[in-house]
Amino acid sequence: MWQIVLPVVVAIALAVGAFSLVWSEIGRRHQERVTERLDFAAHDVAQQIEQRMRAYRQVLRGARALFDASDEVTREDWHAYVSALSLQRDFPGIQGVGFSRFVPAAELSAHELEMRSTGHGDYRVRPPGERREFSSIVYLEPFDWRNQRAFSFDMMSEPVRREAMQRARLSGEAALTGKVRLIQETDQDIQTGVLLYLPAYRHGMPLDTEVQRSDALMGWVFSPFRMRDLMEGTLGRSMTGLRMRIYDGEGRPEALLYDSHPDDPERYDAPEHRLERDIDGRRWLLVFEQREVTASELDRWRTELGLVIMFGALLVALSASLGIARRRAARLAAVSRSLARSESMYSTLVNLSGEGILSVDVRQAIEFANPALHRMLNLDSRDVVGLPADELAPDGGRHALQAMFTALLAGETVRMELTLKARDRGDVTVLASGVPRIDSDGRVTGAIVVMADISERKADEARIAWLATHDSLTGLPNRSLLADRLNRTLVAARRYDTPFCVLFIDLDHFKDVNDRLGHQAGDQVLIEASRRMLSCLRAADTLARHGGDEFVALLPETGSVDAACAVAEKIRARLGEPFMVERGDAQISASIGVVTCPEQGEDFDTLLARADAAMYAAKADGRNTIAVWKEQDGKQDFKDPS
Ligand SMILES: Nc1nc2c(ncn2[C@@H]2O[C@H](COP(=O)(O)OP(=O)(O)OP(=O)(O)O)[C@@H](O)[C@H]2O)c(=O)[nH]1
Repeated sequence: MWQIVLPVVVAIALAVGAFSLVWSEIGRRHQERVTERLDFAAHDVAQQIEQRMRAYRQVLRGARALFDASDEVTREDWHAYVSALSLQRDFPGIQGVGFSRFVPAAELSAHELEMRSTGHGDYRVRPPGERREFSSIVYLEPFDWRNQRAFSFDMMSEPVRREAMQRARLSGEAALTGKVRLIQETDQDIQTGVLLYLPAYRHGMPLDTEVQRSDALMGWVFSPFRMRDLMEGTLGRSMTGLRMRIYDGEGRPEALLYDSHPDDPERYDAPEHRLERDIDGRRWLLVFEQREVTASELDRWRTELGLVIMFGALLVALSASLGIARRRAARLAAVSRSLARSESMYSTLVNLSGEGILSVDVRQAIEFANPALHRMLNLDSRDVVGLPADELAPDGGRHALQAMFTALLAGETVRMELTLKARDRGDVTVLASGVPRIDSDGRVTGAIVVMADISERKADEARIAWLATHDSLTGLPNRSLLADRLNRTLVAARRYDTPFCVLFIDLDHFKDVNDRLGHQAGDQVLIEASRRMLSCLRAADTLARHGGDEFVALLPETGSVDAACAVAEKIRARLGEPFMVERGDAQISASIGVVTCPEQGEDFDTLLARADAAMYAAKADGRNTIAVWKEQDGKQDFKDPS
């Protein structure tokens, strides 16, 4: 697990590290760009404002030149001059160009009289009141309704204006006021105002010192400005991404002259740039603020961020897939090692197995046989591979082998005994256990059969079975097998009404043979006697050793007493012939009892008991003779067949 997790964790850490580095770099660059933009825009705007104010100054200088040329400038002269300036078109923002006459208190009445005499019947300098010095707006062009509101207004009566007027008067230079409310303002669309004054001196007066300039003062050429009109006229309405505020002096709210976006919420984290400019004696503070990220800025920012995220994701994905690939490779290596181990183990097991192992394909052709199978069938591998599997069976056993493989290839498991042929060695009985070979798609691709050689076990079983039913010395059926055969014969006799006979044969004085020649010789006599008796019988007859020197012959096809006695006589005669054994000659005889079925008994015990009784009768009759059992008046009667 760590093979995958570790590289991924490292990759994520690297990606996060790279991300934060690039993020901060992007942030820094973004900040730089904003600062650059602000800086550039601020200087650009400040320059435009300065240029525009210079132009206005120039307008005032032009107007003042009228007084330089002549002491008497008429209203018409003034009108002609200002009209020629095309203020609305070339100097947007300027409210007008005016002239305010300086009137010492001593000259106020004369001034008012003079003005009344020029057509302004109710002319009075406003506001009324006692003052040391007065001023009065006598010309203000264009003389429209708004500017007419300022006519005859004493601007010196108002401290902000007075300060600028005084500054202009003493310096001889243009002087700008602080923040004022223009007289021209109505109740609607009120804007902050400033005024620019340029002093006009009486012709020919010395103007070198402040005192001289103060004494020579005739009035002020001036222009009132509404700040928003002035700035929009100067800068247009293009400042969408920037907010500009102009303060007179420090950046206090009450000193605010202009705000390009007054409805914007206050932002304390926004990047801003401050510039101070000296505008005709007033220190203007220009504060520029980034309003919003521009679309292209945002796009670039998003692209850079996207690239960083993509790079990080790629790094993580790459590491994860590398980790997975490494883990897979390791697992594959482990699997192939384990496969190699198990293949070697299974191949060893298969080769060392004492049982034959056979693999066949779907055509029942042999693909593989292990060494044990080769040994079992006395074959070598070249003889086997490719052979049809049924060729391993002897001619008579092919069908069984084919049936087994048909069942296996149909997907069944099989366990059965089979007979195979071993080269130059006869048949081999095997216990075959087979399973079909099935691939991953569930198709049968062949079969594997394990074969245990059970030939010996089968032989042992057969021998045990034989011993259970036969006499080991003579090889004749024993009493148990005799009983079985006699009972079968009884069933057949009843069904087909076919009589049969039983002979009970006992050797005479056999003990003497043993005593004289020894037990082994006695055995040889017993074996030879059996052979001789068998030679007297038909294939359908059974000769069984009943025990010791007693034998029973079952004659199913011999239905009459006479025929049975004839067989008995043949046996008696054959047994009477001398026996040649290792330790000398032996001479024996036999006493034979005869019974017929169903006449003299209808069950095994009765028949055998009566044959035995007849045999004893023969013994009693002097031995080496035959007696037939017969029941008469409830008594046994033995008849000598001779
Ligand atoms: N060698 C040998 N002797 C056996 C075998 N089975 C039984 N005997 C002997 O067979 C003899 C049978 O004896 P008996 O049936 O009593 O008597 P007999 O000597 O045959 O005399 P009678 O039957 O009266 O004619 C015994 O001595 C047994 O020991 C055997 O398998 N081999």
